[in-house]
Amino acid sequence: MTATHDVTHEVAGTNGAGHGGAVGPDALVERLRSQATRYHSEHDFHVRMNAGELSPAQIRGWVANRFCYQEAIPRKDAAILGNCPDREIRQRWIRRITDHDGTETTEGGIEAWLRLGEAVGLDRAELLDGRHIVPGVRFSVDAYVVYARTRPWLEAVASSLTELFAPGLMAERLAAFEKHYTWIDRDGLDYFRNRLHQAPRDSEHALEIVTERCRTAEQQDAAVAALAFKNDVLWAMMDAIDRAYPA
Ligand SMILES: O=C(O)c1cc(C(=O)O)c2c(n1)C(=O)C(=O)c1cc(C(=O)O)[nH]c1-2
Repeated sequence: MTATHDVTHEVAGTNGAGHGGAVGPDALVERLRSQATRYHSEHDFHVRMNAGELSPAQIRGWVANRFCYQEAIPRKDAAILGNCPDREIRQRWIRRITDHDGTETTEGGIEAWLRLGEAVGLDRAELLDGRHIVPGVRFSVDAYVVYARTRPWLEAVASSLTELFAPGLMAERLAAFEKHYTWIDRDGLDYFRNRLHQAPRDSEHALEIVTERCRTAEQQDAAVAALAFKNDVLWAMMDAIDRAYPA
């Protein structure tokens, strides 16, 4: 397992150079899925996390910094809604916001992440005031929100497709936490349990939109590039966290 990002491969695969013309939906899905090799599950920090090798301080650093991402996701999705002229798509996409923010009667992902924080020994105020957020995480997360605001909405939808790769990592992480980090209360892991069914539902919808609407070679290349951009956002976050919390 390597922590080195294969930039050469990424550029050749994302700018569409030499790729040829448009492909059918199945081949497009294949092209998108092939980016799994660049997903942050391959980052050394995640590899060590799932092998049970991280210290409590490293786990806490990761949880505190990832909160920055969790807080930004609904704002990112609101930006997509704001740019998307299609009512049917908005009807389904809006669910992502309440999944994270919650409603008057349901707890959302942000609340669940705050409980994860408490379970690892971080009080809510510590997460909410952002005191642990390192610059690389702040700027990476910001780049994702700005991307969704400023790029065509279809590209922003495609950038969410890292969630195609998330359930495998989430299942592995849940098992690893239960096995190796027994100092963490299991109830604190609800966030990951919820994502196990939310992420496949969300990525299925996003994939449906992208395969239906990205028909030309240019649109397909743009979708692949959007997913590569998002992989870079996640990777840059992990690099920043890894550096801030050494073994
Ligand atoms: O813990 C992870 O590895 C992970 C990865 C990702 C992802 O792949 O972007 C998301 C999440 N978690 C997550 O919890 C989440 O709500 C989420 C939303 C999105 C998105 O781009 O819309 N990605 C992710």
